[in-house]
Amino acid sequence: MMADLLTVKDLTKQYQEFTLGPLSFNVPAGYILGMIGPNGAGKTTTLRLLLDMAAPTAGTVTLNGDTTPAARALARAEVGVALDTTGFPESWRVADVDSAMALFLPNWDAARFHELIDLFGVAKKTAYKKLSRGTQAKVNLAAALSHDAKLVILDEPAAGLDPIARDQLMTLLQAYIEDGQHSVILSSHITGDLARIADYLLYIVGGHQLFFGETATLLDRYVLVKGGRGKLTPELKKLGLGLRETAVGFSLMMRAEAARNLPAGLTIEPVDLDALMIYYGKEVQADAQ
Ligand SMILES: Nc1ncnc2c1ncn2[C@@H]1O[C@H](COP(=O)(O)OP(=O)(O)OP(=O)(O)O)[C@@H](O)[C@H]1O
Repeated sequence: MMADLLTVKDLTKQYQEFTLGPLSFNVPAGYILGMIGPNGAGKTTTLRLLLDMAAPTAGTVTLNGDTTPAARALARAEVGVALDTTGFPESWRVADVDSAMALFLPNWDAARFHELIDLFGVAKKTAYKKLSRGTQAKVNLAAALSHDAKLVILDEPAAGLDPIARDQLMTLLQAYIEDGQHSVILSSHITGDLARIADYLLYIVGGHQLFFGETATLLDRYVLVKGGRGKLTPELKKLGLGLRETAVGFSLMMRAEAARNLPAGLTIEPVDLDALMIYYGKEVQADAQ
């Protein structure tokens, strides 16, 4: 049986004006979990709960077999993290990051760190605060990926990266899990990246878990039916879960099986994650649960 590096069960966090969860999902060793959801959905809060940076109202987080926060704290040396709020002291240069991480992390791999710093083209003599936002993110990512962490947790790692660096990162993450011993959890609004590398998706909207499962399962569930204006009949509309109309035509999302016997003259296209999120009206939300 595939071992889970992380298991989350009925995890809930209640803030005064926001409730997250209950969330239940797991990450087996050797897989990438992508977290998607609109702004304010609860993605960062979920990652903070996983890292014991916030206390859950209810539910359990099991990291590498350890369920109590104290035991998880020990297991945390096995977790590589790059969050929005992580960073390094302003005056530090790459060499300072290297020596500090070497002090704290038993598996720190300085050679790997410098390799990634070079790959990302980070200026080594420049103080952290003087690096651009994207370059700071590259230093954070290089550090998170250089201590053989079993689980790497990244909050919107691609947000400040240019397309070349983003592509490099996605390739690195895929290589990172290849040995079947490591896993990655990342949140991102760049859905194309997630469709490319995430084996599993956790989809959260307004604190509610709408979907957890294989990426392909979610994408295969729906299609986009497109046609000219005159083709949009009331019967067709009834089958739809989300409709977009333009001056010349329409685009209607529906469950794949509902699109099997459509009238001629319509085109059926696969749905992508962006379309899924954009079209995700209340009906689809209910449908996905
Ligand atoms: N410490 C806190 N106290 C009260 N409310 C909080 C706290 N932290 C987060 N929240 C609330 O939790 C909700 C979810 O926020 P979160 O940052 O997790 O969303 P997100 O999915 O990461 O959004 P984005 O895509 O915009 O980064 C927000 O309504 C936020 O105001």
